[in-house]
Amino acid sequence: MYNRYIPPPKGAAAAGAPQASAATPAISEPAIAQPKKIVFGDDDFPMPAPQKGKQETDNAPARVTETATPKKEKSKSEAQEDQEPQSELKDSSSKKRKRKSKGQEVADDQGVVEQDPEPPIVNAQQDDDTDAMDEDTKPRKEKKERNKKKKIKEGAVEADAAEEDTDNIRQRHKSVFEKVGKALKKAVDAAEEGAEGMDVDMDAAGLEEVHGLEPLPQPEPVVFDESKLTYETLPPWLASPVRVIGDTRRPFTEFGIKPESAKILEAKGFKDAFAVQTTVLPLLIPAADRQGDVVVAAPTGSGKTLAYVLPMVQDICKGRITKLRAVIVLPTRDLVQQVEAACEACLAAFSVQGKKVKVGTAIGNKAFKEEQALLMQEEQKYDPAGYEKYMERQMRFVNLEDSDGEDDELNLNISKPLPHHVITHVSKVDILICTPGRLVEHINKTPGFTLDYVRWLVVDEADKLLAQDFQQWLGAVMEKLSTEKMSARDFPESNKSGVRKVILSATMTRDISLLNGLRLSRPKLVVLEGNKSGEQSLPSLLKESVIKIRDPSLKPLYLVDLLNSKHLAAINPESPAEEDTKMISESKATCESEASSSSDSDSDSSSDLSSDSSSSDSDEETQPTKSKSQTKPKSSTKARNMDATVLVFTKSNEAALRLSRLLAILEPDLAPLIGTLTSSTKTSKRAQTLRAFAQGKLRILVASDLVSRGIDLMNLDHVINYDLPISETSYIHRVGRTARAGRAGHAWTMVEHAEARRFWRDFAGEGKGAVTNIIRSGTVQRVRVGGDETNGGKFCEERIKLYELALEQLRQEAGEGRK
Ligand SMILES: Nc1ncnc2c1ncn2[C@@H]1O[C@H](COP(=O)(O)OP(=O)(O)OP(=O)(O)O)[C@@H](O)[C@H]1O
Repeated sequence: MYNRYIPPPKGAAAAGAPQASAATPAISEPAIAQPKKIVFGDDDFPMPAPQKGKQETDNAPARVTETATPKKEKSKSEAQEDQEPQSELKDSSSKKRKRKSKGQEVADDQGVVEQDPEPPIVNAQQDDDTDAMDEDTKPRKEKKERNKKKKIKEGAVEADAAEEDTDNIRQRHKSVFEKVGKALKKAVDAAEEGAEGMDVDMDAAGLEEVHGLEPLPQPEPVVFDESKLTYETLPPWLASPVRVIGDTRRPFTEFGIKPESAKILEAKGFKDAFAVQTTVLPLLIPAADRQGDVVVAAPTGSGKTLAYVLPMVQDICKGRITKLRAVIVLPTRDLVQQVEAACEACLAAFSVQGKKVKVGTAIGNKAFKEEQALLMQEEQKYDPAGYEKYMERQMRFVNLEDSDGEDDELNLNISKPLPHHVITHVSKVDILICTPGRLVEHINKTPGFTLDYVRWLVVDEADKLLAQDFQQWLGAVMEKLSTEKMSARDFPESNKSGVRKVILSATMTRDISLLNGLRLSRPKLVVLEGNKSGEQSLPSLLKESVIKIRDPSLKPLYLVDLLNSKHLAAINPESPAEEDTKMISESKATCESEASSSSDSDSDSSSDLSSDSSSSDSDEETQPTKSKSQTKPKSSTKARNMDATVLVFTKSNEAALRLSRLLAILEPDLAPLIGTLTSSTKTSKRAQTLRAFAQGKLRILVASDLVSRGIDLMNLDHVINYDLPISETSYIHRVGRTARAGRAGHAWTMVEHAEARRFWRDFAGEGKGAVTNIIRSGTVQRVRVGGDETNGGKFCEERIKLYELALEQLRQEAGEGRK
């Protein structure tokens, strides 16, 4: 039943609003349904199948399939059953909605609104009340009821009249109703479809015909671009890289290197050119038809250093005068020293052909003045006119204050020419290997230091150097390299002139904005065959394992057990390390190992438990390993014979120092074999430690990330990530300290429960949402190490007690150290 609509008095619009809105839902529904374009279906967000389901699919044997099918059917029918009541509900609700819409069609068109009838409960209540009334109130009540009945009768007559009117109106506007009804039906259907996540074409829904109900403007649908960055989206030189093919090795003589030089190279251990060298050498060895910059993205240990040092030295030795011709920039002092050694090897090979190329370093390990004196030298030249000008200049500035004491001193020392002479500065080196900060200092402060003659610029570990622009080194260097002196940068064996830039890293950036800073000229990118943009390969002979740390509070004990396990065997037995150098006496170690000084103090710690590894050789990857330290009592503090070499990475300098000391306390017979490498250690001490390690006197190095990049430790068998690396890049560099130069190696990562997801997703590239760009030849293996297998993999009470004592000792030592 519909009552005629009486417009609300002015000012009562707000009160009327709810009624109006209540009357419009069927009409407003299409407008609500429109934004469904940004309701994403399964195609927009492809959800991986639940892990359990995936495992079932992956692992299910064939026989399981038979039983699985009926189950599927059953579940399908169950699902249908589940759905049926819902569809019934849906049908009835849509019917209701349609009914309501129909009613509203009329209501809206006629300007009437639906109102609820009087609630009958009011009368019931009144009846109850009547029973409780006094006798004298009855006549009044009867009169009231009579009036009421009369009113209802009148109302019914009115309602009949209204219905009659309505029928007339309905008749008159039948065609209009039908039209609107059709449009609304379509819109309702569309809204229902929309609710199911399907696209609705609002035009097709015929909404234009519903006058005055234009759909509200909606935001543009969000388009998710799931396409991966490919070479096609990069500049052509990045899009079509030069490919390094597999494990190709070819004699150096094939690259224009004379046989006598090749012989010397062979004597130095470089028999044939490695794959990356076979690709890069032809691009870099100067020739008339070749000039252009080279960007190399090749795995750790693939021989990138020799790939640029060789052609550079070969080119520079063609000259006669010593001028600064090449600058090699590296992020750490240790790397500078390592590349210096590679240069020396090549110098020996090419000195037979031409001038003796001189190499200098600038790393800030000496006083600045001392370093200046090693790089530059003053020469007094007879030049009376020049001397006069110099004196005039001196007179002009003599009274001016100068605030920089060091420069002042420098000027006093090196700026006084002999009478009628002028001072010129000449470079003492052809190749400068340096850290970026120190290079900038020389550019700014060293008199006569110039890059005017430089024709080689090498940026090794480029992603790091470009991302962290130490002292804005790149801008300073580029500015100096852009000045052009006539023929200063001519290549003797080429008709080309300019600076050749060689940019290298195992994790090379594809960030064009970073690479742009290098102002590369006709560059070529060299990548490993099969690698796509952004992918980084691990060495092919690298094996990776993960150890689950079940009790993080006892993590050092897991490390001890791993070090004592048979898993840590020597991998490359042809290692030149001599047996006698491995067995070192404690006293000798005291002099040569960083860890030795601390090991003396706990040498009488005889109560530690040890064990012989009695576990069988079989099933190494799954069985808990019984470590030597669990059963064999320690009777001596002498250095143990350890075949394998191990590098342990921690998250910080402090963590490295603490862990190496803790290891020494827990395993006194390992103490003389442990060294520590941190950025807080003196450079000379670090060099000493690296030397001792190369000689086999140290077998275990505990390090911070300082040595994760570039460091080439001869015959390193194992890398242990004691702490998880901070990034994929860091993981690649850390584990790349082993399996170098075609040798095999093993990387271990100790993963606590809270870190497991990150490790498998970001580093191992397995599991839900795996995001790694690391390309590996195998898969990461789970290995169980730590604890006592007879005790459910737990550590026995006695070991825990000893560990707590070791921690206490460490605490005391730290306390004493602070005093
Ligand atoms: N042609 C060769 N023959 C034998 N050994 C080589 C040859 N080229 C390089 N090597 C050796 O391979 C090892 C790794 O070389 P290098 O340090 O240049 O690797 P890299 O690619 O620069 O690694 P990273 O990215 O970790 O710095 C070094 O010990 C080096 O002496």
